Amino acid sequence: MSTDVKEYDLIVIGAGAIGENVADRAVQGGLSALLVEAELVGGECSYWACMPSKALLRPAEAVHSAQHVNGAKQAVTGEIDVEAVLKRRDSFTSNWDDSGQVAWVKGAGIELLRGHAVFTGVKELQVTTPDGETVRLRARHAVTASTGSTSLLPDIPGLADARPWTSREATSAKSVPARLVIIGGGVVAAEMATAYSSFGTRVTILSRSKLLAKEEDFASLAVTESLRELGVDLRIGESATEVHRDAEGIVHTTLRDGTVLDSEEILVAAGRLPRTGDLGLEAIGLTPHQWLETDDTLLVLGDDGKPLPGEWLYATGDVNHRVLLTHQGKYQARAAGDVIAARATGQAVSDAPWGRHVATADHQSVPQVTFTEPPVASVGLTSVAAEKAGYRTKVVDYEIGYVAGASVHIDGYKGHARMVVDEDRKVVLGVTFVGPDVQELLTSATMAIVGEIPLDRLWHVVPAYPTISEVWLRLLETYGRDASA
Ligand SMILES: Cc1cc2nc3c(=O)[nH]c(=O)nc-3n(C[C@H](O)[C@H](O)[C@H](O)COP(=O)(O)OP(=O)(O)OC[C@H]3O[C@@H](n4cnc5c(N)ncnc54)[C@H](O)[C@@H]3O)c2cc1C
Ligand SMILES: NC(=O)c1ccc[n+]([C@@H]2O[C@H](COP(=O)([O-])OP(=O)(O)OC[C@H]3O[C@@H](n4cnc5c(N)ncnc54)[C@H](O)[C@@H]3O)[C@@H](O)[C@H]2O)c1
Repeated sequence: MSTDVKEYDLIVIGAGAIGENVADRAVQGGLSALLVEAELVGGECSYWACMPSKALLRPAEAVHSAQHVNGAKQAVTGEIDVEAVLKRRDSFTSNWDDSGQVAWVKGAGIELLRGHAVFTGVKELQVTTPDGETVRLRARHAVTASTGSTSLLPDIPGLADARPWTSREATSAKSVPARLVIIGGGVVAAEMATAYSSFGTRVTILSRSKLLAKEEDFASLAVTESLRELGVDLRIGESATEVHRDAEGIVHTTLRDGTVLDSEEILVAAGRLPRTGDLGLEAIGLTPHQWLETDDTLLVLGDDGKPLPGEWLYATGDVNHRVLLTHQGKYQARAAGDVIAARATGQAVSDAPWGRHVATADHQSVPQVTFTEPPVASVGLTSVAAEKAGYRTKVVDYEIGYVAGASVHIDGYKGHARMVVDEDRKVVLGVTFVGPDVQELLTSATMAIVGEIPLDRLWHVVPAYPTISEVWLRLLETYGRDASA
């Protein structure tokens, strides 16, 4: 072991999309920063989550669009070329080679150390490198934990021994199974069922709750119907009681009524756990395996609900459990990197709601797209969540297919939009769009919510004709101009 201690202003543990951005902002703010990464620089999103999953989904979406435009559909005569889809997916993951991201890190003036980091004390870490060396580190100002999350394996007898797929295997598979059982009914289950059924895999979903339970009911229903149309065997209110993989490699999944489902693979998509079990949290008075709760400047809170003494530890991205999405984690990273630099250099901190150094939007305006067929794009509060939060609301619904732009886009366009209005302030609290290509509408809804644009001003935001965006005008008309003021 080297006895030297290397010092940096900021040490970031985990070089996923979020850790990279914290370090980048801090360096731009004049600090020295070290990123420590145990696996691939770029993390889950680049290699086993967002990018490969969307690459698996996009070809079927493109075919589906063309098949629903008369004149174009005649040109689509073949089947999905699964091998080509997997090859294209490989190009997005750079064949699981992170040299491109390493080059970006170096170019950004960030130092990189490969290895596994553990806390040894306040602002102190020890890293075990891939060749077994240990390196001691000290942070002059701050440490950020950006260690992400990992798949939760439900406690089902036999499951762990059956070598189940997690989202990692599902997004990086080199061939597709003939049959796939999926445990879970959230975003991963819905997206992977959509992708694999498009490849010809016979998919069964076992979900305890309805699909996409946090979304508006109509969104959950649209995805449920579309998966059924794609041939997915949907068992809602169901889970496995036992799982066993036999000597031939076939997985046998037993259900409550004794039915046994046979499949080549079983995918567990039942939620996430924090990657804090092997981080040495006990050395700094925190509990291993816990999510790292933070305040809005991303400072980690202790059991007393206050930042740790010395205000030196931050947590960004999945590990803080605020929002498990890349774009929202990167938003936190921008706030955290900037506030770490500001605090270290004695500059003013802007930590009032919506200030430069806080992640206020995490509470009120989180956009998410579930890339199913049709996609679900939502931001802010659902009608149920708004009511639960005590708002006096009006819910406005509109069939997107009635919009001229939508009807030109896809023959017989089927889609639905819902806007939830705060009746006291006459501003938008939440919007959900379901329908082909609605994901591109989402930032307009996010702007309306974050900007708290009054409805009577939104009337002056004129959507171009004929685009699907005209759904905004239709939502306002349905709400009523007199009611908007
Ligand atoms: C299948 C799937 C699809 C998804 N699709 C989307 C999507 O389309 N859009 C979206 O916004 N979100 C999506 N998500 C969520 C998104 O992937 C995560 O929110 C995001 O990757 C979190 O980034 P992170 O940097 O916090 O963690 P990670 O990307 O997990 O990075 C953490 C890094 O820390 C490293 N690390 C951990 N512990 C240590 C240690 N002790 N020492 C050194 N290094 C360590 C890990 O090796 C890892 O590289 C998806 C998730 C899944 C599972
Ligand atoms: N497009 C995207 O933005 C995208 C895509 C994939 C994942 N993600 C993110 O990744 C995170 C993880 O996604 P996820 O789908 O794994 O988790 P999730 O929390 O969204 O869903 C988990 C689902 O599994 C069900 N479940 C749990 N235990 C079960 C059991 N024993 N049997 C049957 N069902 C069970 C739950 O009822 C729930 O429906 C999410 O927070 C999501 O935001 C985002």
